[in-house]
Amino acid sequence: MSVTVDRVPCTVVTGFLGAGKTTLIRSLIERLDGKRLAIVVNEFGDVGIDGELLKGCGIESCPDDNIIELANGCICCTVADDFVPAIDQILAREPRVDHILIETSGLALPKPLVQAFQWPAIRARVTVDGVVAVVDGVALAEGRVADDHDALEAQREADGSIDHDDPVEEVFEDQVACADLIVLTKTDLLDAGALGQARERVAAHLPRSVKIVPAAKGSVDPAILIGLGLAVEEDIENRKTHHDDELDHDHDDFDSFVVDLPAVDNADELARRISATAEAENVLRIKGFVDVANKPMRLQVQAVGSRVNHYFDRAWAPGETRQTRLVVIGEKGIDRSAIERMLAV
Ligand SMILES: Nc1nc2c(ncn2[C@@H]2O[C@H](COP(=O)(O)OP(=O)(O)OP(=O)(O)O)[C@@H](O)[C@H]2O)c(=O)[nH]1
Repeated sequence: MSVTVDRVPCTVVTGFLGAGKTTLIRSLIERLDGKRLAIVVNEFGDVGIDGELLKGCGIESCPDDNIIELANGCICCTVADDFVPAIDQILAREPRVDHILIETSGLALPKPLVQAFQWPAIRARVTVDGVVAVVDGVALAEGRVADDHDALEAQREADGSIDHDDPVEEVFEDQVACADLIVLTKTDLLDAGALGQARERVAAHLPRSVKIVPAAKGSVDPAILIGLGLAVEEDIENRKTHHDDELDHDHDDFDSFVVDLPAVDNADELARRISATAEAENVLRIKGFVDVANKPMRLQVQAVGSRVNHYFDRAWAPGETRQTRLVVIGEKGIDRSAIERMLAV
């Protein structure tokens, strides 16, 4: 007699740098209160910011121990070394976890990650419930992450292909190509025209019929995101991406480094500097925590392109080292010393 063990469902949340993955997951944790969750958070840079933002949410069914950070690399490239042991660790938890959420890095390709769920040791115990691709409504409306639909069509007609060498575009397209659901974020910043344009641009990249769900500040009904029951690991080979023929892929199209700065006197002034630097040096993403002199609270800074958000997120803890550390991510060749100089002024 064979015994069937229920597999733990796992939702993969993918999406380009700064699209709103952490914001969506944070909101989901709150809405799923009562379900025992485990979260795997992956970052491209070697400083974990997102894990820190998800921890301390104070929700009993998602204790800090159930949030596993895999920084320093993309989960798609470190599957055997990092990801499989993380899943083992989660599955060993008592009481049993009801659902696993994975936030991939903004540069990760979801396909190799989902393929890891075909490994016998994982397949027997976990299944991919669905792949959710988070897309940045503002960046789409401004034409920053996806080619213009008409230009795409013109290119298709001209040479019959949609291949191109823009690494940002390729990562975006690979993420969207694997999606079972698209969450279009930042709708609070879009008027009806811009929202329509953003929708159109993402729809132009969808190879299959996939629902696009608009979201402001991560607010999406969990029933839409969770419980899709799609066993994506069985279908993933059918999802065509730019990197299908590569046995291994690295991320040498992108660069990341950390900038340490002294305490700052004025948060708004730092935000202006960050925005100007991102604009001038073509930076894709800056995020981190800041020591503002004479303030008891830690400042969180988030820049997506040149759009900067900053706010005091919590008090510095007793004994915690107050420091200003910013993670900078851009395409290969961004000028590190120019960026360091501009941020430090
Ligand atoms: N106004 C607004 N801001 C948003 C929304 N979603 C995310 N943001 C902001 O966009 C920035 C990036 O959001 P994150 O949730 O950190 O994005 P991410 O995809 O996790 O970023 P990476 O992990 O670095 O790739 C933050 O400043 C968020 O507050 C939204 O719906 N509306």
